[in-house]
Parts: sequence; structure tokens; C-alpha cells
Amino acid sequence: MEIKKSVVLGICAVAIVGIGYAVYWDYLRQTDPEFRRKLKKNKKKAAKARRAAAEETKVKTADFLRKAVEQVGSESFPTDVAAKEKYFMEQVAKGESLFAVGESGYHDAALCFYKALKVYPNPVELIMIYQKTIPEAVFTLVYEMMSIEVKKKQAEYFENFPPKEMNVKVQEVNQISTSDDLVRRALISTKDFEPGDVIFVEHPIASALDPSLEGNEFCSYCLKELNGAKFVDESDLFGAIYCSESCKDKAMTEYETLLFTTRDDSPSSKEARLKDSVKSGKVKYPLMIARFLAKMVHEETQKVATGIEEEYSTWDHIERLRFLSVNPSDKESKEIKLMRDLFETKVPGMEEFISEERYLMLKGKLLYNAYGIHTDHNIKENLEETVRSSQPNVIGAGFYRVASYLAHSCSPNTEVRFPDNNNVLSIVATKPIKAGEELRISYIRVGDRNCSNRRNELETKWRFNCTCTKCLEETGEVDTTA
Ligand SMILES: C[S@@+](CC[C@H](N)C(=O)[O-])C[C@H]1O[C@@H](n2cnc3c(N)ncnc32)[C@H](O)[C@@H]1O
Repeated sequence: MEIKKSVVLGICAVAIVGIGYAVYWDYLRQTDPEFRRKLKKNKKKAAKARRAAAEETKVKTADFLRKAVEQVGSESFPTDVAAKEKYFMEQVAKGESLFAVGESGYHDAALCFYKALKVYPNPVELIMIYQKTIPEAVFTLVYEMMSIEVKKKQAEYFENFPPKEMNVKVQEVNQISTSDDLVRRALISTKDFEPGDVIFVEHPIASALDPSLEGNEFCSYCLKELNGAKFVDESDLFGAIYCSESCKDKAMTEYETLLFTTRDDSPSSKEARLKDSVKSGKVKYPLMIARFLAKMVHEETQKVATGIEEEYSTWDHIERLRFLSVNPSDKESKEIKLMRDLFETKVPGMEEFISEERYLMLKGKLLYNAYGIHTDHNIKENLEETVRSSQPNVIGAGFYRVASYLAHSCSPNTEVRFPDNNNVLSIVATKPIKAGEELRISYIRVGDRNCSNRRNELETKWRFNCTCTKCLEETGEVDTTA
């Protein structure tokens, strides 16, 4: 009883002292300006210390993430399936035991999960698994490492692309007196060339024959004249004809199987509708867009199947290309619907990827950068007015990663050729070229037309005011290009 009483009294005494102290404190706060000033200062100091600690953690984390991405980037990873599996299991187990320790293990745990991603065949799927299974703070760190890696790769794009053996690099140069942006990207030679030298050779990302020529004299894949050869795939609803077994196989694997082989061969099927729209509309770009999208799907499935990834995807390549905006109209809405309907049953999620904005951008890039593919074959028919070409006998169009950067000149130093009469493009020097010089082709037929006539055509078709040396000389304008 005595003990209890003294405990109670003790508690009361402490409480009273506590209350008294609080009252005294409050009194001071309200009445003593010096005390209030000190209090405010201490509060500010504590907040500053908290902010500094948070900033320090942020800087340390950023530093850790940057170094981790660099370190992993220079590491080599197992390549055979069994070794990959073993490495993956080890990293995941290590990561799990590290995050179980608590916050102090989060950085190292994230590093293990990031490394595991490097050997997993389907990284996107693994990210989704991580999101559900590892602590949010660790997931955020892994995600940030991936973002740093992607940004670094994108920033280094023009250091790695085009590949050295193509003898060209992309460089930014100042633009003069145009209504266009102030900076344009130019294709610069990295070697000296003499007239007639082939500077580089390039295969298209996507190409297509003019619809009126599809199914008779030319190969649907490489656009070469058939000369009696005729290879077809019975399951192909598009009815494409190829010049060789190899072209047929490539077309079937890259896009044709995905796009045009189905059990539904009724006239109302999605495949038949795309085929009809190309033939009746007499335009090749919807087919080129469909082939381009199918090739992207093929690239992704190959990546998962083989575990081998190209440094840059097709999408990375076309992202940087210039384009003219295409305004949405009924025609475009129909095209988008057609494309979405076609892909929706074939590739889950693809119909969402083909948003209006993305489709119009893709169409704009294709129309702005594609080349007319000409041949020795004499084309008598009056074909659709085509994309960039200064030559007659155009049979189709192709969309190329590197040649897209070539600027126009009315007095060019190179020319686009298709020496094998197929879609493989060669850029050939037509004048002596020194390393460091810009390569230019002619987008139009120049002949003996005057500057204003040429400029009008370029302005109408490409929406730029030509500032090539020939035009500048003819008009007396000054070239201030850096
Ligand atoms: C097909 S792109 C060529 C690559 C482009 N220079 C870039 O920056 O990506 C065509 C664009 O290049 C520029 N260009 C090409 N030739 C030109 C010329 N002779 N005069 C002015 N601008 C030109 C214009 O901005 C035009 O819109």
C-alpha cells in the first residue's frame, strides 16, 4: 500500500513539475522576446539541418545510382542459358536478403535486382514482377538506375550511330534565314571521296512497291524486277510475289505472317480491308506503316527469344527524324482505325500503342523522309507522286535510317542510286569530297530551272526555304552557316 501510494504521489509530482514547466515555457514564449527569438532560431536551425540531411541523402543516392549504372555498364554478363539462370538466381537471392536487413541494405539490394535484369530474357516482365514483390523504396532505386541507363544511351546516340563503317556522322549546324528551326542536323563525310565512290550502302527499315505494281512484275520485299521468277506463300492473303525464296522468307518472318496470314479470308476481314485501302487508295504509306509496326513487334519478339538486343531499337532510330505534322482528318481517322483493328487481335496492347498522335507522327516522318526507289525498268504508267526523288521510273518508296539526314542542294555533291535495281540504297559521290564536308543530294529535279522555281517546289513539298550555295549565289544572299 505504502509503495503504491508513493508511486502515485511520485507520478503526480512528476506530472505537476511537467505541467509547471509547460506553463512556464508557454509564459516565456508569450512574454520574453529574447526567448522567442532563440526559440525561432533553434527551430530554423533544426529545419535547416533536416533539409541538409535530406539533401545529403539525395546527393549520395544520386551518386550511388550513377556509379552503379557505370559499374554495371562495364561488367560482362554470362551468355549461355544455364550460367544466366544461375547468375539471375544468385542476384535475386542476394537482393532479397539485403532488403530484409532494412533501409541500410536497400542500395545494395537494388543493385542486385538491377544486375538480375541484365540477364533476364524479358526485362519488362521482370520489372512488373519487381513492382509487386520488392519494397517500394528498392523498386524506385532499380527504376531510377534503368532511367539513367536509358538517358545515357539516348544522349550518346550520335556518338554510336551511324556506325563508323558508313563513313558519315550526324552533326548539328546552324541554319540560316529560314522560317525553320535554327539548328539542323547534317550528314558529314568522315573520309575523302572521289566522284563515283560509294560512300555508304543502306537497307530500308520499311519499303513498299507502288500498289499498281504489287503482284505482277516486281518483288514485294526487295522491289527487284521478277524476270520470270515467282515465289509465293499460299497462306498469304495479300497475294505478294517474291523474286527469291530468301525474299519470301524474310518478308514472312519480318511482317507478312503477322499482317496477312489468317484463317479469315472474307472480304470484310481486317487484312482484306487494309489490302483494299492500299490498292483502291493507290497509296503505299499505310502498307509501309503496317510493315514498320510489324517489324517493331518482330524485333521485340526476337529480343525475348534470343536474349540479344540491338543497341538501339527501330523506334530509337526514327524518334529523332524531322517531320511535318499531319493534321487529323476523316481519312487519317479511318487509317488509324484500320491499323488498330488489324493489330488488336494479333498483338495485345498494340492498339493502345497506335494512338492518334503516334500514328500521325509516324506517317509524317515516313512521308517526309522516305525516298522514291527508281529502277532501270521503264515505268510507263503515271504513278503516285512520290517522296524524295530526282529520278524518273520510281517504282516504290523506302524509309532509311541514315540517308534520312541528307539535306538538299541544287548543286549536290552526292546522288542516291539503287545499283541492284532493288530497295538497297547507295549514296555515291558526284564531286570530290573532303572529310568534314557536308553531303547533300537533290530532293528535286534541278535541270535549268531558276532559284525561285526550285525554291517554290521545295517550299510546297518540304516547307523549307532552300539555302544551298547555288540558291544563295543566284539571289546574292550571304551564307552565314557555321
Ligand atoms: C529530311 S530532313 C533532313 C535532315 C534534317 N536536316 C534534320 O535536321 O534532321 C529535311 C530538313 O532539312 C533542312 N534542309 C534540308 N536541305 C535544306 C536546304 N537546302 N536549305 C534549308 N534547309 C534544308 C530543312 O529543315 C528540312 O526541313
